[in-house]
Amino acid sequence: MLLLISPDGVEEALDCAKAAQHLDIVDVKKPDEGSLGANFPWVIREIREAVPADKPVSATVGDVPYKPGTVAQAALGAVVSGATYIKVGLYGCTTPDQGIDVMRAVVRAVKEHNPDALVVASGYADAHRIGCVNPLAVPDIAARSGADAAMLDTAVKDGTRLFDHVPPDVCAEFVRLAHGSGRLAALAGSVRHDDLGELTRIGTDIVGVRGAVCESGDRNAGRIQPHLVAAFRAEMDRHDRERTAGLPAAR
Ligand SMILES: O=C[C@H](O)COP(=O)(O)O
Repeated sequence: MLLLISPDGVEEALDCAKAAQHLDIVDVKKPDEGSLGANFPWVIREIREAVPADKPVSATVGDVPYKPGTVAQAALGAVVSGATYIKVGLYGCTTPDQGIDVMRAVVRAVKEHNPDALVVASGYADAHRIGCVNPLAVPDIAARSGADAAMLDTAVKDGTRLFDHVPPDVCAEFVRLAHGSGRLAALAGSVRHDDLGELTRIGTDIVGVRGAVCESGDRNAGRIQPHLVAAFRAEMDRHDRERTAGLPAAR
């Protein structure tokens, strides 16, 4: 399982760089603009320059409306700025067809600029609270649009977590659907150490975190701490080892 960490700017990205050996992807976002809030192009560029070259930089394009042209142009901005994972939060898409329209436009805009960049279609585990497309529709949206990964995060960061909205067995179905069409499956949403056993068991490819590696577990007031990134990684590795050894998942 890969570890994606979301700093909110250059300063926190430098803290991620200090823990670079413990993480796999640095994900640029602007949490005060939403769960998948988009940051400025120059911040993506500065973060790309600040983190080791072998660590991919991801950028969120926002909690986007159903406006394929607008979103495609934003996605192009992210890839031109140096991101090689482009994440789109399908916040304003109420049907799978709308999600496919948006993601097809994004895939074209991104891949015409950099065919190796990966496009991530993200839905929301708490979709019922915001009226957007159902979480289990996201893998098919990713497959039919040519995106590389299907993801879930939570839209409302109020302390509720991924598994509060989409229980582990439904997340397992999400992962199965994504893998069935050859996509990666990424899961996030106030994930904590306690969730890593289940996330490992169900075969998640990428886990995204912020709050769990911020001081006091506070994704807003707290700052990312390199030692918390290292501790989170150690816990992931422990679960991976146990899974490989065929032991029952520890909590
Ligand atoms: O993409 C991952 C998100 O930034 C997760 O943030 P969170 O762990 O605070 O919910």
